[in-house]
Amino acid sequence: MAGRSDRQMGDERRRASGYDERDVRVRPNRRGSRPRTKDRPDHADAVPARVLTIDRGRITTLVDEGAEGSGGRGEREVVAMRARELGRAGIAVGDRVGVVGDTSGEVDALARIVRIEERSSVLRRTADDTDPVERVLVGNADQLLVVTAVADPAPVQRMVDRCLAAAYDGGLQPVLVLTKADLGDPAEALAAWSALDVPVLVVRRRVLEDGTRALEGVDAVRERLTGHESVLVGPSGVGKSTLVNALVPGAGRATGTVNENTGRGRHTSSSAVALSLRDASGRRVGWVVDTPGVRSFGLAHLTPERLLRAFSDLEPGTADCPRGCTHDDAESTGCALDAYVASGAAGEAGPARLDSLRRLLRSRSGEADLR
Ligand SMILES: Nc1nc2c(ncn2[C@@H]2O[C@H](COP(=O)(O)OP(=O)(O)OP(=O)(O)O)[C@@H](O)[C@H]2O)c(=O)[nH]1
Ligand SMILES: [Zn+2]
Repeated sequence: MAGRSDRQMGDERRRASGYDERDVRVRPNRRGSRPRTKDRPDHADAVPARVLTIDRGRITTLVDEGAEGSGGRGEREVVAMRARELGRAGIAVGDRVGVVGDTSGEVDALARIVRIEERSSVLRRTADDTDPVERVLVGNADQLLVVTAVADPAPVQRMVDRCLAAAYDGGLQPVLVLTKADLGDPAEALAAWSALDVPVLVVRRRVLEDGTRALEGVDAVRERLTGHESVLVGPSGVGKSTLVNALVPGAGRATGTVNENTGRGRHTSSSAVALSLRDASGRRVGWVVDTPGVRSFGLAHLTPERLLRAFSDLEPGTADCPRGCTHDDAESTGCALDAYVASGAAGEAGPARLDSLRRLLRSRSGEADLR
């Protein structure tokens, strides 16, 4: 059978490549001691891979990450389809998966994803509440960079808050990136979030004497991304692609004005894409997931308790709340946070913090804020 021989060929290549964590368990490079293929379930054969991008059914993965070599050995991109045995489980960019079949990475080679490893974090995208399938935008990221511009377009507070909520919900560290700081006062644009305990990075364009343009602040962004798997989100036109291209030379993210009606000029893929962040010597030092076309996040799973973890200054005030308090507002729920803040217990920033918490709580039911 074609599938079987593909798999055996994949095994050959994999053994030849020498390195595979999974092989270590099954005894590496000892052909004779391996159980025969027909006695093994598919997934015992599976090679670990990382999902880089998804284009309809075609899933591009990275196999043998970090391994050196060429021609079916070493790190390579392998296109795969989802295997039927995955059922309805969703595959997301950043997922660690197990692939079987032709993992050579050659043109026209096709592998199958038979397993999705448990995710360390989940950034959810909008889901219809009646849709039982979990919609995951990115798996396993540990940082969410929320990109917003000082001006052109002006910051949309609701959108930023919603992104922050998605980060807290998914277990990602949020970071605010303020772009186009050459167009206005960053402090003014940041006032709405000054009470939030969120790191802020500022990027601005400078026109040098010889007329060339340089993006200032990229080094600080790169530093923040080093050692992490980060996701960049932001509305259209804030300069996210410009930033990604500066961070990842050769990424070729389409920049410029986009016609909102035709979508012309927009990068064709509607999927997130995982890009390698490299240091000066070309060594991979992190992952950047760019997310074109993400308009909103599904925050239905975000509980008040979970969100409150990001508001440690307010949390003690909930001790006097009625049982099951949703903290939405004082009048309808009898929430104790208003009195707590009014007493000064949460400090000068208290009122702004409470306002922000309430906005985040309410944003759970909002939608399509990332325009
Ligand atoms: N003044 C100024 N303009 C910038 C800066 N960064 C990007 N731009 C410009 O802003 C416009 C939008 O930049 P993009 O990088 O395409 O923005 P984007 O967020 O990727 O938007 P989409 O491509 O629509 O998703 C372009 O014309 C850029 O040249 C900046 O720091 N300052
Ligand atoms: Zn309350």
